[in-house]
Amino acid sequence: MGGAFIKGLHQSGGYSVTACDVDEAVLETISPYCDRTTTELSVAAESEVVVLALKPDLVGAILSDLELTADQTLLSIAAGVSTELLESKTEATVVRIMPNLAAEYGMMAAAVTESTVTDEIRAILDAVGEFVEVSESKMDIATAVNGSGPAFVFYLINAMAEAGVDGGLSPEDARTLAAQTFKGAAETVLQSDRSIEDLIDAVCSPKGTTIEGMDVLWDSDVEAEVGEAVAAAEERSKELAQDAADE
Ligand SMILES: NC(=O)C1=CN([C@@H]2O[C@H](COP(=O)(O)OP(=O)(O)OC[C@H]3O[C@@H](n4cnc5c(N)ncnc54)[C@H](O)[C@@H]3O)[C@@H](O)[C@H]2O)C=CC1
Ligand SMILES: O=C(O)[C@@H]1CCC=N1
Repeated sequence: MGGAFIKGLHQSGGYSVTACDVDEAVLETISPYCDRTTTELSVAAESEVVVLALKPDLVGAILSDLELTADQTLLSIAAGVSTELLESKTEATVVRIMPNLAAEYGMMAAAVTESTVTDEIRAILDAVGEFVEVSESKMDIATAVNGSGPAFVFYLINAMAEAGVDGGLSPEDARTLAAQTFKGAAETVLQSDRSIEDLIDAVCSPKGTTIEGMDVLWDSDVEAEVGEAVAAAEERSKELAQDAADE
């Protein structure tokens, strides 16, 4: 996720980024998109904004080691690690976000904790996509919807593409048509002020093809299953929060 963030920021321009990772191979893949790469964590002392893109179980220990100061901002992307816990480990101003992988293409959907977000962080998030400001208590459900969400959507795109292949399209054509259809449908929802029910209705020509497919979906458990997938991810985010607090 850190690499996606860096690539998105590179594309937008305007930020000087140093990437730090213990893994040289990771740094090699990111080096074309940032000003400097290093394996030395001490470099964090030089940055105005430090983006912590580590696995949740590493965050507490490494944050204590970093010894950031009050004139720095810590931007944490770790699932389940609360603002309160982060603040207990650092002097820096803490801002917790839940980003997603589409940051790489400037199309991230992110949630940020509203009580702590600053204009400096709003500008960074703006550079790589869209964000909403939510209360800390909503971060677990946001994690499930927009953090884990890309995987759920990839799964659905794949299901649509596979159906196209089963119907005789080439895998490449099916992948393009399915993905562009998701992208276009998402853009339509974002640009239009019509309800999603209205938009479905707009595709369903009288006695046409779509209504036949929609009848299958309305009769199925797909909506409930998607809800269960989101609920399972939300539950796991809460568990991660508990694990982090117990450490
Ligand atoms: N993968 C995703 O789509 C998203 C991930 N996140 C959050 O991002 C964080 C990272 O997740 P991923 O990118 O998926 O994991 P990852 O395993 O791909 O990346 C973690 C990176 O941290 C590096 N690392 C490990 N120990 C280190 C140390 N001591 N010093 C410096 N670097 C170190 C690893 O070499 C690795 O490159 C997690 O907290 C996750 O909750 C949030 C939103 C979306
Ligand atoms: O799976 C995870 O834990 C991370 C957080 C949200 C997306 N990926």
